[in-house]
Amino acid sequence: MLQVEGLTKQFSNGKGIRDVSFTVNKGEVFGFLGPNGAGKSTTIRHIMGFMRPDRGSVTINGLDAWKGQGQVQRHTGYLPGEISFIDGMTGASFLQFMASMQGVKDTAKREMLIRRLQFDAATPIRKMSKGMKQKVGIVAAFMHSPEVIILDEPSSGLDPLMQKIFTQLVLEEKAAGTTFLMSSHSFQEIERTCDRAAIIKDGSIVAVKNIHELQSMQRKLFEILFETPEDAQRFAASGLIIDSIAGNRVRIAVQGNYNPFTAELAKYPVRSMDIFTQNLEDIFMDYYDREAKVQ
Ligand SMILES: Nc1ncnc2c1ncn2[C@@H]1O[C@H](COP(=O)(O)OP(=O)(O)OP(=O)(O)O)[C@@H](O)[C@H]1O
Repeated sequence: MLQVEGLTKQFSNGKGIRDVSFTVNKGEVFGFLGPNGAGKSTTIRHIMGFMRPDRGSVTINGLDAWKGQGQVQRHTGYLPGEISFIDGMTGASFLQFMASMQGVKDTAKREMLIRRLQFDAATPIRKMSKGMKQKVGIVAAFMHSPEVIILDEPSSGLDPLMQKIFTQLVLEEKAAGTTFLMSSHSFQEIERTCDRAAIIKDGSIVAVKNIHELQSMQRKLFEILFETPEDAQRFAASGLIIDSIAGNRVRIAVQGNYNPFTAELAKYPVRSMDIFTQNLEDIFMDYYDREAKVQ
């Protein structure tokens, strides 16, 4: 549905993106993660056909994003990182203006979105908080039921309840077959909505990961309190890979196959046990820290 191939753009200051490639399948929610200044917005602006690449291309539904600009934009919902509104408009008049550009007459979906996001659309935009403006932008991106929705940091400025409602909206649209690309700094948001995510750093993609696979690969850390330090010592000497041992307390990390661990543990009386799950944030932070290289 969305294909980014070898996308390269160098700004006059030497910054930009290099050889960015990924594909987003129909009905998929694809996350785009990376530190500040990594190149997320630059990639998204190319996808929307606002910028001409030095090299490479973006195709949406077979149409070249740059050459087919107008057409692509009509069939795509877009929430920019920073929305610029026309002076003097209310939320409602801005949305009406956007709807006429989108050629949509039916207002039912727009009204449903305003109701779900709980804001007063009659408020003048200049009097709106950051979060309210963000809601107006989300309604504009979703209300014409486009096939593809591109969101640049959609939940920035939204409070936790609104983030939750926004996540539900994304999942409902996904179930209806909409394709999403969304940049985010929120791991939780990525984890709740995305199928795959790309991590970009210093203008290059360093990894594309399947979120469902990552979730099944998550490491669990068990902290076991044995009855005696001798039992702890014996358990630690059994050949399992032990994280740490102190007195009668042993920490062990287990990933994938739990059987050797449970079989060994069954030999000892256990006083108590705590389990910690490595979360996706820990996994992704690893990529943020690493030197840029393709995984
Ligand atoms: N028009 C421009 N001219 C010159 N440099 C630019 C331009 N647009 C972006 N850059 C630079 O390109 C790099 C990538 O910026 P971009 O906005 O794409 O990052 P980002 O990943 O979206 O960051 P953030 O998470 O902070 O929003 C940055 O170093 C930025 O300063």
